[in-house]
Amino acid sequence: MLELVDLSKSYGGRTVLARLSHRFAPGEFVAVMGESGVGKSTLLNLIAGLDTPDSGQVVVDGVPMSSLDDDAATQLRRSRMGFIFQAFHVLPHLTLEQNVALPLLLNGGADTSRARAMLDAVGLKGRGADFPRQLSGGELQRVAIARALVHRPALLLADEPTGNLDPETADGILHLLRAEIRQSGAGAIMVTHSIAAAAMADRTLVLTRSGLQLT
Ligand SMILES: Nc1ncnc2c1ncn2[C@@H]1O[C@H](COP(=O)(O)OP(=O)(O)OP(=O)(O)O)[C@@H](O)[C@H]1O
Repeated sequence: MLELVDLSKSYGGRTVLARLSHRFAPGEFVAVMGESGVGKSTLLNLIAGLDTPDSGQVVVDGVPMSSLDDDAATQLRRSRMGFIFQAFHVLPHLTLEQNVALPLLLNGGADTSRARAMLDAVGLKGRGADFPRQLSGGELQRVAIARALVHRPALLLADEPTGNLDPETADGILHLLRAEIRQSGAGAIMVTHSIAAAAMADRTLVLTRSGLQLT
C-alpha cells in the first residue's frame, strides 16, 4: 500500500534523509525507532504530506503522490490514512463525537453511529457530548485513536502516540491501538522512543543515516 522510493530531504544544506527506500506490507504494524534528530518525524511528515521531499517518491496504492495535484493528493491521504500526530490534536470546541466524526465529514459522509461506535470501542461510551477539556490525557489519546480509525483507513500514522502518558496508561492505549488496527485490518507506522511501545508492533525498524533497518 505504501512504498518509499529514493526519498531525500535536507534542511538548510543538512541532509536528514538520503535516498531512503522501503516497502511497507499492507496490514503490517511497524514501529520506527532511532536516535533523536535522525529524521523519524521528518519521514512521517513526508508520508503524511505535511512536508515535501527534495527528491524521490511517496507511492500510495501504486500512485506517486507527486503525480497528483494538491487536491487529489489530499483526497487520497484523507481517505486512505489516519493520523495520530500532536499537531492534529483533538479540537477543543467540538464535542468528542464531532471530533471523531471529522474524518468521515471530510470524506463526504456523516455517519454519527459509526463515530459513536468508535467511542464505545475505545472505552468512552456515552461520552460523545462531552468536550475535550473534560477528559484526562489518556482519554484524549483514546479519542485521537478513535478519530484516526473511524473512516477505516488502510494505514495509520502515529508519532509518539503515548509520549506524554504514564506507563500504565500508555500500555492500555497501545493494546487498544493494536486491537483496533487488527480489527480494521489497517497497517500502522508508529514512531516511538519507547521499547515497550515498539514491542507491541509486528516488527521494529531503526532509522539510521543508512536508511531503515530491521533490528
Ligand atoms: N522544518 C524544519 N526546518 C529545519 N530543520 C528541521 C525541520 N524539521 C526537522 N528539522 C531537522 O531535521 C532533523 C531531523 O528531525 P526529526 O524531527 O525528523 O528527528 P526525529 O528523529 O524525529 O527526532 P526526535 O526523536 O528527537 O523527535 C533535526 O536535525 C531537525 O532539527
